[in-house]
Amino acid sequence: MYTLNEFESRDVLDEKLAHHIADVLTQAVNQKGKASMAVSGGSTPKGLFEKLSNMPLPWSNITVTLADERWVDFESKDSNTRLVHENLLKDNAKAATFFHIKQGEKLTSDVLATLNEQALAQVLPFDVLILGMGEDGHTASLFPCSAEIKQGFAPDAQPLLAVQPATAPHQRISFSFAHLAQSKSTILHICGDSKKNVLEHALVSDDHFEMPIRAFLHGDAADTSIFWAQ
Ligand SMILES: O=C1O[C@H](COP(=O)(O)O)[C@@H](O)[C@H](O)[C@H]1O
Repeated sequence: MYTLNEFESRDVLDEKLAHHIADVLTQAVNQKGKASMAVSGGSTPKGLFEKLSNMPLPWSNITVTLADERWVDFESKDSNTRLVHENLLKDNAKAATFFHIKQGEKLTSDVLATLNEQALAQVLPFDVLILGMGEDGHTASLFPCSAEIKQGFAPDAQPLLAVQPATAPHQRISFSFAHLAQSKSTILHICGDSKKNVLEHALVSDDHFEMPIRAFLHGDAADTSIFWAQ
């Protein structure tokens, strides 16, 4: 299921989305004393992160993590962790806890097992999930071109899996669909005409192995609010 919210500019979208996220996180902290949020990387969320970082939220009770990460060092320009630290975890949001899904040098099965245990104890299920979408319809690092795509959609999947995309750089780590779909509030944040075209293509069929984002748009597994601006 989905609802589509369109905005006249990226700045207006970022402002509205930041307030929407703030409301959900505040409500979660009021109800259970803590909240968790998984954000996406890439180029789209920078402006949103800037707005969120200035909001007066109970950040010390909020844990932030990533829906997916490229297995690169923090110093790399492709590190989603670095993007989040430089653009979100500053000002008021500096008080938040960050759960690192990229830990250590190699993504071994032992590292994955430890991360899965920690994710279950510290962040899952997410109160807020902010997804992005690639031109190929990938979301998080559930890539249609990867050998691991079936594993990413297995109903009994572990929280995290290693992914090697055939058409994008870097080994990845990604939350699986089974765990992403349990998020209380799911947002798809996309901008520009080309992403709108990809979205329209995603809406015409429910084959999520061809376009993984479809799993968040069709059927009852997720209820996704799409935020789009030119
Ligand atoms: O590789 C990734 O790409 C997607 C989309 O990124 P964008 O630059 O087109 O906004 C992103 O959602 C994902 O987190 C990232 O690892």
